[in-house]
Amino acid sequence: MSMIADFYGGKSILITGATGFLGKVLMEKLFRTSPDLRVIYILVRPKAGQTLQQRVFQILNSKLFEKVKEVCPNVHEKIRAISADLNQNDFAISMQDMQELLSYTDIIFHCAATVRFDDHLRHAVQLNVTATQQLLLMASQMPNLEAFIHISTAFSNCNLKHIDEVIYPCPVEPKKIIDSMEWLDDAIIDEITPKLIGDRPNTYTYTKALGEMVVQQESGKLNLAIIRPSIVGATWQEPFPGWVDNVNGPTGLIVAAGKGFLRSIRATPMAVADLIPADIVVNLTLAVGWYTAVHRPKSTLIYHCTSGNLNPCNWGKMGIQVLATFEKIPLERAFRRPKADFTTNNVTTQYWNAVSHRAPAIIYDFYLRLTGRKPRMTKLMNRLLRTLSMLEYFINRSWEWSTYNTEMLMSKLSPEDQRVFNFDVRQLNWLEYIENYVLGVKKYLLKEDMAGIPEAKQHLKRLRNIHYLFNTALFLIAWRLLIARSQVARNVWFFIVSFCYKFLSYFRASSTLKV
Ligand SMILES: CCCCCCCCCCCCCCCCCCCCCC(=O)SCCNC(=O)CCNC(=O)[C@H](O)C(C)(C)COP(=O)(O)OP(=O)(O)OC[C@H]1O[C@@H](n2cnc3c(N)ncnc32)[C@H](O)[C@@H]1OP(=O)(O)O
Ligand SMILES: NC(=O)C1=CN([C@@H]2O[C@H](COP(=O)(O)OP(=O)(O)OC[C@H]3O[C@@H](n4cnc5c(N)ncnc54)[C@H](OP(=O)(O)O)[C@@H]3O)[C@@H](O)[C@H]2O)C=CC1
Repeated sequence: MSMIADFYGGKSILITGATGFLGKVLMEKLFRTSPDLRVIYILVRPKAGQTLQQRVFQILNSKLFEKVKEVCPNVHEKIRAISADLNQNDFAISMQDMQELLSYTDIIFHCAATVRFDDHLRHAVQLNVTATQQLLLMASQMPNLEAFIHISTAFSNCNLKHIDEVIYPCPVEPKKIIDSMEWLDDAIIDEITPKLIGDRPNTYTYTKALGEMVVQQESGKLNLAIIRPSIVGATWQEPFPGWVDNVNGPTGLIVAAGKGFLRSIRATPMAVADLIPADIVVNLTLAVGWYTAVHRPKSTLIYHCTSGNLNPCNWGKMGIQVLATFEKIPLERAFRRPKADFTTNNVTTQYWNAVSHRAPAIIYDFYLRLTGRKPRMTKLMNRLLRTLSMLEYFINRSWEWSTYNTEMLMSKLSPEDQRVFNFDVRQLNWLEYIENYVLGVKKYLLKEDMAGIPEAKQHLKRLRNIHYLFNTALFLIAWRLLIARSQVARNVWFFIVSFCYKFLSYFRASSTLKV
């Protein structure tokens, strides 16, 4: 019997960010392993023309929840969507809903955040800091609350090289930042943002660090824990390998590489690719929820959910495996054949961007214009290059995260819990994982049919032939221009032609003699 699964039985659990990538995997695992839980409250906002109910319906009817429906057929009744916007005061939750949440919640998993790197500081502070503060305030009014689990990021202190499972204070107090966001106008915020974020690369990592400070400062009598995952990737094993449904982190680059848009990247091949599968993060999160509630550690424990120190993989190895998988299982309608040039040099990066990215986009747009269609490739390529520039910070450095608390927790689990809530990244085989990841991108994110693989392979062959033809034509044109202008080139050309002619004459003569 799993103690952790048993613990969540009969519980009322509040999840923020349940419609996000990690939140969905968390919800799925909870329902699958503890189908007898009382209710999961999720804070949801209407989005993209969909009502709350439509959003929940879509999630529960997705492929991810197929197994849940077998073990928990009444899952629809156990999920209670509460209309909320974390950008608003009191999250714009109705009095009645708020009363219900305050009275019944036993555990909180706070996953909601803005994960955009370039978000305006005001918005990032609102969601990643102020909302966390408000949720903690709400939590302090919940008489039954047993644990509050805050999801942060391993990169909240990415300005350091070695990171321990402790909170590193930022120079300016979060409360001062929250207050100042209320009265400073956007122009001034823009001006002070670089000074505030200091040696961090973006507002995301900075506000996640502030969020951790808030958790520490507002802890009061609450039973808290913080989880810091590194780069969350597709699922490893559960509910099935390779599940992913958004383009954040490496996923977008895998798509761009498979479709042939992205063919070179400024990345350090030997830098550690600290990826962590979403199901490992979720298993650790649930184990932490149980441990925090049952064992009530004296202080707020921080758990690093990273792979680099236990089972390292690097970007070079990952790139090679991604490409090898695309050889076997290509994506449909690729723009060019997948290729991966890693470079660390600025000049080479500019060269590859011009030759491999911008030039083909311009040529393709020219072709679209000629055929009466709207050009779009240059715009798409510019957005991709902009995204790349934001991710580059993370693929040209390595970090060391200590994992004492995570390892301590592993040792506290029963053998059954170690199996059901496995977060031991040492057991992960990277090559197999990456192959499943790429396959998952194709199946679950792009929704491509496996039956289309032969056609996709044919398409790549056609692209290869076009490539050869184009290069040959380019070479001949260049050569023709050269011999028109240079005597040396002309001499070389005549020498090659006469050599070939003599060679052919000799063969013709020797074959006539044999007859
Ligand atoms: C050479 C070949 C290589 C081959 C093989 C490849 C092998 C593998 C090598 C892999 C190296 C991996 C490095 C990972 C490092 C991650 C570090 C994470 C560390 C922290 C982790 C965390 O703790 S937290 C989660 C991370 N948080 C994000 O990851 C959000 C990022 N994102 C944004 O901050 C906004 O997105 C941003 C970009 C501002 C645009 O913003 P924007 O306003 O211009 O526009 P949008 O957001 O609407 O996106 C505009 C279009 O970019 C598309 N796109 C969005 N993300 C994309 C993405 N990652 N890759 C591609 N494409 C992406 C999107 O699909 C749209 O495409 P479309 O236009 O066609 O619809
Ligand atoms: N993905 C990664 O690589 C990593 C993620 N993390 C952390 O994990 C957590 C989850 O990330 P992930 O699932 O990837 O992120 P997603 O962007 O997929 O999900 C974010 C969630 O937050 C919700 N949210 C955002 N704004 C609001 C709002 N104003 N009101 C209500 N809900 C809101 C979103 O709701 P909606 O659907 O309505 O937009 C969504 O459910 C975050 O705290 C992140 O910092 C940490 C390390 C790495």
